[in-house]
Amino acid sequence: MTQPLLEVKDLVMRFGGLRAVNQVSLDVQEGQIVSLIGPNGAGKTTVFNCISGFYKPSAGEVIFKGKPMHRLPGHLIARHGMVRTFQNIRLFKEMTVLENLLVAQHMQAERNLLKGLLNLTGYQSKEQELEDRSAEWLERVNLIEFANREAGTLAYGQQRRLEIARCMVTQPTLLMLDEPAAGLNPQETQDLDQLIMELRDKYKVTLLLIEHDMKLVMGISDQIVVINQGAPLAKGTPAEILGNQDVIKAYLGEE
Ligand SMILES: Nc1ncnc2c1ncn2[C@@H]1O[C@H](COP(=O)(O)OP(=O)(O)OP(=O)(O)O)[C@@H](O)[C@H]1O
Repeated sequence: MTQPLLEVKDLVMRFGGLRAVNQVSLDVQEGQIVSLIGPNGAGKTTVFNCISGFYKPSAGEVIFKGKPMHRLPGHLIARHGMVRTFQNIRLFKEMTVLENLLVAQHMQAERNLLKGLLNLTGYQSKEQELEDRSAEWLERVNLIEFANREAGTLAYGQQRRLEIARCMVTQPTLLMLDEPAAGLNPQETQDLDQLIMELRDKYKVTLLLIEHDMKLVMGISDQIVVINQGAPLAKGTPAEILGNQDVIKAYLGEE
């Protein structure tokens, strides 16, 4: 098997006396959709926060494209091509929909800003490129007609789609989605299902998600990683996970 795109090795995260994450290891192969599941409070978001640099792990390693990430801050990890959404939507709510996409790309490309300013023609064509890419993604997530609306005035499901578009304009290799279906109605969840598969199949993005909607998870995941009380419980295909007695017990709250 080729080297995984993302390798998480023996990750530990302590908050005072609490080990929120305890020796979690997982691999994400390029081109796959991998879901991280587990009961409430299992430590899923904490794992995400450690991988994406929002927390500095107490121990363990995060290797992305063969390079260690676990000592880097989040914005530098994002520049390596690993971007994420949050459980609680974090858009710039007073900016327009389009501005949200432009700012995301500027933040990603900050290192080229000086070069851009010194070369006005190059800068203008670069800006055009960013606008074109924004429009392409607004079309894809059905938000083009709202391009000049303040992001905070969009309906909840639309804000969720905008968050994904905001990640995609930065052209990530790995997209991490924290509970993307939370708060969506059945039609929106079905559209999300299609979008996630298209991101993998058409845009060649690798995905790691946290999701509670089991129908969605079982339908789209290539691999599932289950954690319980901070510790790894099971890994496998949807069929393997569905038949795993330990997983069933954890979800039913049995000993
Ligand atoms: N910043 C923090 N400080 C202290 N404790 C924290 C912090 N973040 C998370 N925890 C604790 O770590 C444990 C795991 O929380 P986490 O949010 O990672 O779980 P989760 O699996 O994502 O839960 P949910 O599915 O409900 O979102 C919980 O006991 C939580 O209270």
